Amino acid sequence: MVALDVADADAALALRDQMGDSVGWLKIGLRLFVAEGPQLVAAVRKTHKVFLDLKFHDIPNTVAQAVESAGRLGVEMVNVHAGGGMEMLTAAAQSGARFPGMKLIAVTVLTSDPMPAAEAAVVALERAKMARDAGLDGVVCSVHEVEAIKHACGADFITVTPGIRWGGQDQQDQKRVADPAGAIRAGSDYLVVGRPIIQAEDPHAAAMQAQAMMRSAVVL
Ligand SMILES: O=c1ccn([C@@H]2O[C@H](COP(=O)(O)O)[C@@H](O)[C@H]2O)c(=O)[nH]1
Repeated sequence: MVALDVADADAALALRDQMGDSVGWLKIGLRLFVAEGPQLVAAVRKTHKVFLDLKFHDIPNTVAQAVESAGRLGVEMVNVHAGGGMEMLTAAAQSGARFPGMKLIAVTVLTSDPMPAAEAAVVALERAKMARDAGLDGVVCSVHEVEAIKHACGADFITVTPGIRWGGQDQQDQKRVADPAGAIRAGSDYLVVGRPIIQAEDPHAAAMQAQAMMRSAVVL
C-alpha cells in the first residue's frame, strides 16, 4: 500500500498514475482526506483499492456512524483506533458488518510511539485481541508485533504494517521500523509505505525496489 500523503488531488492523482497497476492499494490519510474529501476517494477507487486511514477514535456512536459513512464511500479498508476501547470497537464492528466488501481494522500502538518496544509489544497484543473479540478483521501494528498477533489471533487476522524503511533510509518520526523483506518474513499481510516512495526521486522505481525485497523473502 502506498500512502498518498500529499497535499492535494493533483499530486495524489499524479502519484497514482506513476504507480499504475504495479501497486494494488493506495492509502488515503488525514492530510489528503481533509483537503479533498470523498471526491478524491471516488477518483482513486476507479483504479485502485483504497485504505481510508482516518483512525477514528471517539465515542462509540460517533465512530459507528463514521464507519458507516466510510462504507458508503465504497472503500475496501478503514480503521479505528483501538485505544477507544471495547465498546467503541464493538459499535464500529456492528456498523462495518453492513459493508462486507470493507475490512475494518484497528490501530494498536502507532509505529511512531516512543514507548519501549517491549511495552509496545504487550499493549499491541492486548489491543489486537480486543479488536478480534469485538469482531474486527485485523490491526495496524509494527512488523515487530506481527508474529505474536498472528499466533494469538489467527493467521486470517489481518496485519497491516507501516514503519517500512530499507537501505539505511532515515526513520524520520517512525520508531518501530523494519524492511520489506523482514515484514514478509514476519507474516505481515499488507505493507504501508509513504515517504520512502512518495519522496523518492523516482517513486515508481522505489516501489519496484520495495516489491523486489518483498519477493526475495517469499518462500514458495
Ligand atoms: O501506526 C501507524 C499507523 C499509520 N501510519 C501511517 O502510515 C504511513 C507511513 O508513512 P511513512 O512516510 O512511510 O512513514 C503514514 O501515512 C502514517 O499516517 C503509521 O505510520 N503508523
